Amino acid sequence: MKINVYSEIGKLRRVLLHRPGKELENLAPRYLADLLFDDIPYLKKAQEEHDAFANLLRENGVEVKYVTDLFVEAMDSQNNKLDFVKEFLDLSEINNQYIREALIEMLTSMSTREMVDKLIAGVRTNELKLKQDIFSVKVRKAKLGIPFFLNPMPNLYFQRDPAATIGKGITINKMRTPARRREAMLMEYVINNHPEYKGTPKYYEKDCPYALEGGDVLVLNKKTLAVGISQRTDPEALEALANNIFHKYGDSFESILGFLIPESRAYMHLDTVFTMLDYDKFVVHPKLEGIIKIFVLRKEDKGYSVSEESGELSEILKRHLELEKATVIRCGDSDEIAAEREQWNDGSNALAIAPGKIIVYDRNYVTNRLFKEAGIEILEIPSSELSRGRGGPRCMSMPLFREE
Ligand SMILES: NC(=[NH2+])NCCC[C@H](N)C(=O)O
Repeated sequence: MKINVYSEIGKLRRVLLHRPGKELENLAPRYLADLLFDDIPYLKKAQEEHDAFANLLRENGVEVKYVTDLFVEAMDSQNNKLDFVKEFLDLSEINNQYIREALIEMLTSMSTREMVDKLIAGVRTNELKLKQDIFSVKVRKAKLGIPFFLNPMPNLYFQRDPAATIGKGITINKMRTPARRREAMLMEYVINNHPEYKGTPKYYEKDCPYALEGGDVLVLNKKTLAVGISQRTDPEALEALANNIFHKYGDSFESILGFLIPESRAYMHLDTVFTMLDYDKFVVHPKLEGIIKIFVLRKEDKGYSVSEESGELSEILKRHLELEKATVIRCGDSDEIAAEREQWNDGSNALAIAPGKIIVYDRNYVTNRLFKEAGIEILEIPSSELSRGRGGPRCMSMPLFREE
């Protein structure tokens, strides 16, 4: 089996990334918010920063896979571009037959590599060869808020979200917003068709009616998952996950801790406020400090039971992970503004590549100093452009294989 993810901290062996490309240059101020961006990253620098991230991973013994490469390998072994493109257009809600035919014509005549790059970058209205006098096309064009027949997918470099590896399986996620919904199709295609990944159990499917995003899923250990119930993830998704993981596929997990987190842009996913650094060390945003409430879905012979617990995060973690102590490091230390600023720039979004060894953004120097003082080894990456998309090292990566 190719997928093995039983913790947040086990030595990382293989990871999935997407190197940002042309899609970032297709952002413009008038529709930034619709595409879940707050600013426009400078592509050249963003790529340099991303390459620094990938190289650092490689230098530390991690094999880096790019989702577009896996997609191309999967597609070339199958050769069914047409079916894929049609499904992509369905999900993009392209119903106008003229636009649809022109897009199919354009995309299927490309090589797989060109096609996938184009799907990610988006197709502007002026790129399609269409007869200029078709009434419905004219109206469709005029009505578009974003001047694209296929919108770009600028959030794809946050590979954590459209799919999530858990144990031996994966969730193919139903993303909350149309801006990200099509992203899950790439990994879904890989899982269905790639010679090496075919057959991986799917613990969630993107056609489920409820939203689930990977930034909300943390594998705390081989028995315990934490899932954020957030702006992006519905409680119903946890029910489906519980049934699939506990019973239908029977992976090793025995409980799912559901964390209620405030629904706001700054805290969109659980991993924007809470990540794991070592067996017994965690970083949290002050919002999760004090008494919090969680829901526990516990595996039973049939189905699962649900209970509520409240207490301090460190107590909850100690109990569920069977730890003697749990050290919780505060993003931004005791300075309220630093906490807000560094959380906004993903100070609490660390990627552990081994127990006690993490990759972080260089800009969050207050939180990073606390990590060092707590004995954590930190590897810093440049972050002035990447952080503009509101995601850090954990958001940008999806582990494929971790040692146990
Ligand atoms: N796992 C994460 N926290 N991902 C952050 C994703 C950021 C992205 N711009 C979004 O709004 O969806």
